[in-house]
Amino acid sequence: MTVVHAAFGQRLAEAVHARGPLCVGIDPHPALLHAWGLEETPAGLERFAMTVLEAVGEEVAVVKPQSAFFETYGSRGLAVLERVVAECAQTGTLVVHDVKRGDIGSTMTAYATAYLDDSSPLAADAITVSPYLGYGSLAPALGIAAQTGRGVFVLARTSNPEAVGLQRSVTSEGRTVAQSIVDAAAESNAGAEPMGHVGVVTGATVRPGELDLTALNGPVLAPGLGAQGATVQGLCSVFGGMLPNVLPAAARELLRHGPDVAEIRAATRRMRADLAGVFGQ
Ligand SMILES: O=C(O)c1cc(=O)[nH]c(=O)n1[C@@H]1O[C@H](COP(=O)(O)O)[C@@H](O)[C@H]1O
Repeated sequence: MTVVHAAFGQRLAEAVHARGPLCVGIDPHPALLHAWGLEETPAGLERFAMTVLEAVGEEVAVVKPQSAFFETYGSRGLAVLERVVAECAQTGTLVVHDVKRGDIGSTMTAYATAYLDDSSPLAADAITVSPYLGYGSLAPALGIAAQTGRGVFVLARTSNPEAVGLQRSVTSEGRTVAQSIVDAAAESNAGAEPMGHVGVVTGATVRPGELDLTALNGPVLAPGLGAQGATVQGLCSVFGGMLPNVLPAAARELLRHGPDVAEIRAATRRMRADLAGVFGQ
């Protein structure tokens, strides 16, 4: 393992400064492949992913391929995911692999090696992880990410309606489960500048004021724009003063404009402009 990159917080801040905070999800749903006139094959998958990158690769700071849609095609799907990583390295676009991994510590080391170590062809700039086995079980991922200049985004308060019962339940310490994850991430990021490498995932769909993110000192990945009902304007009330740390994410809302590259790009630019109005960039 070698250190080849600057710290993730630094790289992310620079990318967002240059291109704005929008994160485009690369989610090759079967329905989208059909709508784009593509077959549900590795070749169709590759065409889809490369079209998205052609449209937005130089437009946005971050893309987030949803691993499940690539894994569906087995090793050939993973080869496409590797190509996404390689292409993004050419355009300076950060890649967050949406893999939502989480396991006991020793297994977590293997996941972290697969997605965050320089030796892996799948290594992205960051991954999503699930803290259901306990925040501490994620330590290998946090450690390898820190050593290699990469990041992790820990699920805290997800956008799906089923999340409420678990994530809003109150722990013996009197905080919600979601808040306890945010607080643990804040501890991991303490003292880092301009921010730490441990982000949290909080749906753009959540109620305003549900989480206190003020001590996080890390990025907030906020999926849910468009297809799940969240709006650019609503980000202000949900995230308030934490907006500068937020990476709003949209997949279907932008991908439905395909397969025409110019139309996907135009929709992305419109969303970027709307976000700039709200973020004041
Ligand atoms: O980790 C994520 O990215 C994620 C967390 C969450 O709380 N909600 C959520 O929708 N996501 C992912 O974000 C994407 C949302 O896609 P769209 O609803 O099409 O914009 C999907 O790939 C989801 O798996």
